[in-house]
Amino acid sequence: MFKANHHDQFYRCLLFALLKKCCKKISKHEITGQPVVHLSDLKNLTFTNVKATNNKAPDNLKKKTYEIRRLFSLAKPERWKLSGAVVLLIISSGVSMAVPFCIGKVIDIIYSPSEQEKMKEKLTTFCQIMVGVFVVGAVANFGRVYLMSVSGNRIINRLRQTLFSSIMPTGGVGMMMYVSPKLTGIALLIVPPVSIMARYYGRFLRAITKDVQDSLANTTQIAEEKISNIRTVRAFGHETTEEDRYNTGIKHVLDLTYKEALMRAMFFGSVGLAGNCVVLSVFYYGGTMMTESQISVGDLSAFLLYAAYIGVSLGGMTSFYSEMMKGLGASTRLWELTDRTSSIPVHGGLIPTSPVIGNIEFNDVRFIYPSRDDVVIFDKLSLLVPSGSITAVVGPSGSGKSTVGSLLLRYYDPSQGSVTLDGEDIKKIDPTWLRGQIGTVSQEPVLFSCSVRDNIAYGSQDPTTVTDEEIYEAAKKANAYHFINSFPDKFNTLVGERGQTLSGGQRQRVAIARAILKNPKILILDEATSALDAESEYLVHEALERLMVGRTVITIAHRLSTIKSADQIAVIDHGHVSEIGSYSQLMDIPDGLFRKLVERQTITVDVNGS
Ligand SMILES: Nc1ncnc2c1ncn2[C@@H]1O[C@H](COP(=O)(O)OP(=O)(O)OP(=O)(O)O)[C@@H](O)[C@H]1O
Repeated sequence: MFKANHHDQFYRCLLFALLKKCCKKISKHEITGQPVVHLSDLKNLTFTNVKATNNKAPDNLKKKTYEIRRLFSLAKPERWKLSGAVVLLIISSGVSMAVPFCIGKVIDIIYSPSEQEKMKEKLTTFCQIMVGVFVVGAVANFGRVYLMSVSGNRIINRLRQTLFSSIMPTGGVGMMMYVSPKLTGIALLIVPPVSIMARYYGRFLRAITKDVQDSLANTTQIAEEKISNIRTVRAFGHETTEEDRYNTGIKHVLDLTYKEALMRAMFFGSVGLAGNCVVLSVFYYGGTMMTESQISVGDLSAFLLYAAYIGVSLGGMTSFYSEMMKGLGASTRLWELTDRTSSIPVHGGLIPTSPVIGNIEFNDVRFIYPSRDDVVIFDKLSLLVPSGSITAVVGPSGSGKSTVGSLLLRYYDPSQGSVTLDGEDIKKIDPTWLRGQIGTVSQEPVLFSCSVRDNIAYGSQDPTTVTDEEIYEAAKKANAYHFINSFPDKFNTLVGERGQTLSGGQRQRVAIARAILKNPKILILDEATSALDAESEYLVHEALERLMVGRTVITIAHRLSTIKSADQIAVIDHGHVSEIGSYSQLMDIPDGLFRKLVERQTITVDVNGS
């Protein structure tokens, strides 16, 4: 009697320990499942002239399978290590699967009515065999863990968990069937309700993860934009409004995560409840079967241990499933963005071997911005910019002056017609090479948050090879040398974000020094002096005069008085060049647009200047 009680107690403790371990494992999985991808930065990118690649996912039906395959394809480089690990995993899982069976057998041997001496002998032989089996299992386990660890990426890690979690239930159910098909039938009652719940929960999780990513991206965008333009926000006194907008965004994200937490709790709670009901049913029917001698105490013990094993694995699987759904939700958005490729490649195409002459021609160009396809910017725009000349592009605001520069730099391609450089369509030319031949100085030049020296050196193909002498030379030509040297840190002065610690005129001259160092054959000056005071304008103008020598220049001008010396002036209106000629030629056209623009500007200057 004492012996029987002792064994019962041992068995109960063992079972309890196993179930406790199973519960711990499940909750550990639950708390670690956080979204892995943060898309806020990507969302902030604007894509111009982009199109989806051929790498398209098939429509709806196959889309999910496609995405799962794609997620797993990330593990492809590790496939050999992974295959080895799977083989070892099968061996070690097989050994693990044998454990409950052996415990069942040991219990049956202990409970068998044979003599004490015979039982001892049987137990010894059995345990000797099992030690051998366990050693094999331990070696396989060692190899598996090692191979999985050296593969070390997150997907592999998850894959390992899935494999482990799916081999155990499959083997476990097989063994349960072997021990008692009837009890197995009862245990498997859990499968249909859990599958249905998992299906809906998975769908919900996927959708909400995508929403969370999108909301986070929007909120980050608000924060980034407003913080980097804090002066404007201050000037308009909108600090509180912006703070409220950000808080609303963050609250929305929080609400979504609460919603997710609620669904997660409901799902895991329901699965847990279903699992417990099944365990209770198995206990009840198992006990009844035992009293009717349909099953031995050892077999019932083994059966319950298998059920506990499966519980642990299913816990891992559910957690993996929810992580995978979250991963799919996040990656769908990520892939949407990464699958987009620019129709204008970064590299590729002709690299002319002969030196650039600098003849530019716009031939019957038709252009519409991809993001605003109902507005035709250019229609049959033709313009010849001869090598070494200065061409001023003028026209009413919004007529497309800056767009001329964008087309030449190939930020966009015309929908019809062509832009040629020395007779070659720029579509055929390597874009990086092409941009290497063009220097730009704009009204609001962008400087980077580094030293003045580094900003100037940025003009060179390889900034690391630029010498101090070259930097000083460029700064002198750009009328920047003196003001830079007046700073305590001279050329090492940090210019702050977007060069905000420099004045407009200083920024402009640093940008000119950068363009001088680039030494391009073609120059685009986009309203380069329009925002400056008279003193700065004079210095910048002088620097630009030096910069323009020997280059083909397209200057986009606001102040028409500054372009008197241009070789030709092209007036853009209603999508094409409406007038072209020298300053005096255009002023001689009685009802000409240029003349009207000049007169209007003169009156404005007079009124403002008086
Ligand atoms: N990235 C863009 N996407 C959509 N539309 C754009 C884009 N850039 C400019 N536009 C539109 O194209 C038209 C021409 O713009 P562009 O900047 O070339 O004119 P502009 O003559 O230089 O104007 P301004 O003299 O006022 O600087 C404008 O109506 C403008 O709103």
